[in-house]
Amino acid sequence: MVRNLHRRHDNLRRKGRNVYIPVIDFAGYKDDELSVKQALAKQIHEALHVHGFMAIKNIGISSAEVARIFAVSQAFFALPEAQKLRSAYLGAQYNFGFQAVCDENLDPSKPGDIKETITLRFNQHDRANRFPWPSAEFRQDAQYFYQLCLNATFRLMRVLSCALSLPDDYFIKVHSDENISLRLLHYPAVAQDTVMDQQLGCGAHTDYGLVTLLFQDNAGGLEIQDRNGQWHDVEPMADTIIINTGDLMERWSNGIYRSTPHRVRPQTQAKDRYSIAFFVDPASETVIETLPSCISEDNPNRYGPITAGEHLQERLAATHLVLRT
Ligand SMILES: O=C(O)CCC(=O)C(=O)O
Ligand SMILES: [Fe+2]
Repeated sequence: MVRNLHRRHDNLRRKGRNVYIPVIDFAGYKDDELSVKQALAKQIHEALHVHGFMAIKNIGISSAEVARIFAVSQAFFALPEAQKLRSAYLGAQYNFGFQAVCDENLDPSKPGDIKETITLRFNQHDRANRFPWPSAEFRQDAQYFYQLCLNATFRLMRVLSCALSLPDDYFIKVHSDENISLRLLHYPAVAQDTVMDQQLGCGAHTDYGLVTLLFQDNAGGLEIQDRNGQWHDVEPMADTIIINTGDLMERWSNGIYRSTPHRVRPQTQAKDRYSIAFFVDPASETVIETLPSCISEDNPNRYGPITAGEHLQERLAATHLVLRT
């Protein structure tokens, strides 16, 4: 397995691709195959410790399904601004809706991000018909993809439980649909001379929850920061999902898994960029306490308990400049 990975790495390097993060293949995964889960757990543990990022293959979402949601995303962002604003962002409390270019600062110390997004959720507020969906068809397509992401996430959670010596369903139990969100992103092409000093497509930030699944098209621009402060490209790779650790996973794991800063360059090469993020955030009342398997003499407990709700609200409120309530 390790030799195959290295060979793959070499092949990709020869083609000039910068495969900075490990590629991990879920092809043999089954919920009740302990030996496969253990082998995956080893690779994931290493990847999340060293990089906080990895690229996953064959976790149960086909390239046709990914292509379909990208087509839905492109069609939505191509609509006139006034029509997109009928689904305008509802504020951090609901965390649903459309945000125009520069509405969000993922790095609050920098100018607004050159991206537009629509954040989608399927929790109790949605069921009460509070959310201004662009259309019933859009909602159906989004919900289908959301469910695929959730199924993939549950597989990953079982492997994470294995890596951290926890009961198989430990993470599954604390993730209801309350705070999980699907987000479509569009980074429009811009002329270099319109980009403000230090302005990015998406400012440097860490994600907030357990993990994020990220699907990117082939435009490029995503960068991650290593422990020495150096930035590295994460170039697009067909048929893989990028998965990264969020802040709450870093706390749970006592810093063993890194919540790694990442950012996206502005699209100054005359090509738009589309990406899709699936944020896996625990239910609000979940108390995040350092896991006993992550505390040792060398790594004493670094974090006090916090509820997921407190952390998520604080981070969301800090980064969403314009709340169109
Ligand atoms: O679009 C991307 O590639 C990254 C987006 C991201 O990091 C985020 O929305 O949290
Ligand atoms: Fe992010």
